[in-house]
Amino acid sequence: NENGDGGRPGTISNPSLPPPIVEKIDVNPPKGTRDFPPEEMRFRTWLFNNFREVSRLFGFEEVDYPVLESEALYIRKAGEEIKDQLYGFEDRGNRRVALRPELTPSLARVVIQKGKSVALPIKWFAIGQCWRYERMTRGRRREHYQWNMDIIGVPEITAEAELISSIVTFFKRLGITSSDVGFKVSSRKLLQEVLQRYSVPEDLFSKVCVIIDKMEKIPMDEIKRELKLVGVSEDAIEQLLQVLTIKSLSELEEILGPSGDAVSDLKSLFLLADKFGYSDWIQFDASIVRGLAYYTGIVFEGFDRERKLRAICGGGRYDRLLSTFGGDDLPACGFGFGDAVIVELLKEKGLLPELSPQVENIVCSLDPELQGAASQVATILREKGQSVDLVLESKSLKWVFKRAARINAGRLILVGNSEWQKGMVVVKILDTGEQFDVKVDQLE
Ligand SMILES: OCc1cccc(Br)n1
Repeated sequence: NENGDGGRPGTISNPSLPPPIVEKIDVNPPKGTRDFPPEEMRFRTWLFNNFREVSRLFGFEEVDYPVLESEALYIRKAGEEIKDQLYGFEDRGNRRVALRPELTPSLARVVIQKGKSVALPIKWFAIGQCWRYERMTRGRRREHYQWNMDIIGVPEITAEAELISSIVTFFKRLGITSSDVGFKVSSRKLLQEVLQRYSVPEDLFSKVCVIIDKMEKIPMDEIKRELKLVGVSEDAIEQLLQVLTIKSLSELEEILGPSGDAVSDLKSLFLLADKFGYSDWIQFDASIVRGLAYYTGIVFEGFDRERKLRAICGGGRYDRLLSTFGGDDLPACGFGFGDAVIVELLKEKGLLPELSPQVENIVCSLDPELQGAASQVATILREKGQSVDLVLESKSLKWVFKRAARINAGRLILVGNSEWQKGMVVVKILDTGEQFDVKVDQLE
C-alpha cells in the first residue's frame, strides 16, 4: 500500500522500539450492551429524529435526567420484574444508586422538585438509555433507548387519546399501518371495581395488577396461587379472571354497570379515537394491565397483528405516582417506546430505511505544498455551511476517488498549482463527472 511498510495505512510501526507489552483487552462492549458505529448510529439517529419530530408536532418539550438515580425511586413493593432486574449498586459514598430502568420516576422527581414553578399541563418527552441487570442466560439486552411522552396535570381522557395519537403519527411516518399494528386498550379501573366489590384492600391493587400482567407468561394456576398468596379471596380471583376475558365494552357494561369509571373512560377514549381518526388502530382488550405497578387507569400497548413480536410500546395513566414520592397528587399519563421491537417490526415489513453517509465535498491538494491552500478552501466552504471531508495527507488521486465514493461525496474540489496561481480550484461533480474551474471566492 502507499505507506510501503506492509502495515495498515495510517499505522506507525517503528522497528527500533520493542513491541508494547499489553494484555489484549476485550474489544467487545460489556455483555448486553451495544456499540453504535456509523451504520448503526445512522439508523439510531433516523429513529430518534422521528421520535423528536412527532414530539415536536404534538408541542412537547424535550427533557432528560441522569442515567444514574437514587435506587429509592424504584423501590416499589409490587413484585415487578423491573425491580427484580434493577441495575443497583452502592457508590463510593455508600449511597444506594441504580442505572435507571425507566424514565417515569425521574419525570415525577423533577415535576415535584419544580413544584408550582412549572405551569400545567406539562407535556415533556425524553429519549433516554435505560438499564436492567438480567442474568445473561437469556442473552437479552441490558440497555435500550426509550422514547417517553408524558402529560402531567390533565385528568381527562383527552390526554390518553392525545398520546395514542402521537404514536399512531409515529407509526404512519415510518410507513407502518393499522394492518401492521394495533393498540390493545383497557383500564385498570376495571380490576379496581371488581376488587372493591369483593372488598379487597386498596393496597393490594398494584400487586394484583403486576401478577395479572404475567398471565400470558406463566400458567394460570401459578397466577391464582400468587393472587391467593397476596390475600385475594377465591371468589374475587374467579371474578377477576372472568372479567379479563370480556370481549366488548357493552359486555363490560353489563357486568360492571353503566356508571363505573372504567366503562365511561373507555367509552370516552373510543369516541376521541374516532375524532382523531385512529379508530381502526385500537381495540378494547380487558386482559391488558401492563406490568408497571403505578398505572391507575387507562392502559394501552402497541402490538404487531402477526403476533410475532413482543409489545412494541406501552403506557397509561398513573395518577398516584407523584403522591407516592411525597408530592402533591397530580394526574399523569405517558408511554414508553423502546428501540428494540420497532427494529424487528421494520425488518418484518421491509421498512428499514437505506441510510448512507453523506458529505457535500471532499477537498484535496494535488501537491503537498498546497495542503495549506486545501485547508483554506475547506474553511471557506465550511463557513458557507458546506460539509467538507478534507484529505489530510498526500494521497494519490486513485485513493481520493475511492474515498469520495465510500463517503458518498457530492463534489471533489482539487487544489492544483496552475489553478491556485489564478485563485481558482477544480470542482468535479462526482455523479455527472462535470468539471469546472471556479474562483475560490465564488465557491458555494
Ligand atoms: O423493557 C424493560 C427494559 C428496561 C431496561 C432495559 C431493557 Br433492555 N429493557
